[in-house]
Amino acid sequence: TQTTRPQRILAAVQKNATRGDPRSVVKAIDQFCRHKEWAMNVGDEKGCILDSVVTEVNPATVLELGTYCGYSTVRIASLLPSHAKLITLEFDPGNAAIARQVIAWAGLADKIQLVEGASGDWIPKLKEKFGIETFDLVFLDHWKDRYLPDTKLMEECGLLRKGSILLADNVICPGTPDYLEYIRNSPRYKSQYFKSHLEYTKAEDGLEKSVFLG
Ligand SMILES: O=C(NCCCOCn1ccc2cnccc21)c1cc(-c2ccc(F)cc2)cc(O)c1O
Ligand SMILES: [Mg+2]
Repeated sequence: TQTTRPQRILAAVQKNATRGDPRSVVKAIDQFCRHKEWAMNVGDEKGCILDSVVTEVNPATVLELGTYCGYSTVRIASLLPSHAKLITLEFDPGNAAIARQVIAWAGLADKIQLVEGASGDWIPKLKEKFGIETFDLVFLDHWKDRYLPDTKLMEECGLLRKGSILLADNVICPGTPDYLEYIRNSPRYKSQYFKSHLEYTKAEDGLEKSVFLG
């Protein structure tokens, strides 16, 4: 019977990466997706921009919307300080099951809480469920038409504080026009566009980094 692309990505990690070595997990996925099968990981080029933002923010609390196979989850978690916590939301149970194994292979399970379900349902519950006050960093990488409503929902739920950073993938391709329009024109955010390329391709894409001003 046919395997899924996430299952093939996990197999590539288990074959080519060293257990407990997050960088080798990231490298194995990038090699597979560049040379064997494209997949919608943030990838190595945008991944370097992600790394620099994570290092600069040095967050104690991170929310990732859109786990997929756990590539960016592992990339972020490998850079976090020892007591930091990353909560990652994944809608698709099949993807979540693969991501759990990728995260385990990287040896980062103790830093990461993977939650299965829809952002609209979970965002209002994160405070009570995980004892979170606010997020220092949010990485948006889920359904592109959910970036704006979920940003507004995070504001309403008091999950953002003065200085919280939102980092959004794919603001050009596939594109998040309503989110960009809102975040770039809102007096409550200061935004910066990092031009890059769609993972493993020459097409333009980029990350939008926005600071919540309170
Ligand atoms: O679609 C993309 N990502 C989203 C996945 C579903 O996310 C669903 N999902 C995950 C948590 C979660 C929580 N609540 C609701 C939905 C929730 C996505 C797509 C492309 C892409 C670019 C060009 C193409 F020709 C084809 C695809 C690239 C990317 O980097 C992406 O991130
Ligand atoms: Mg993406």
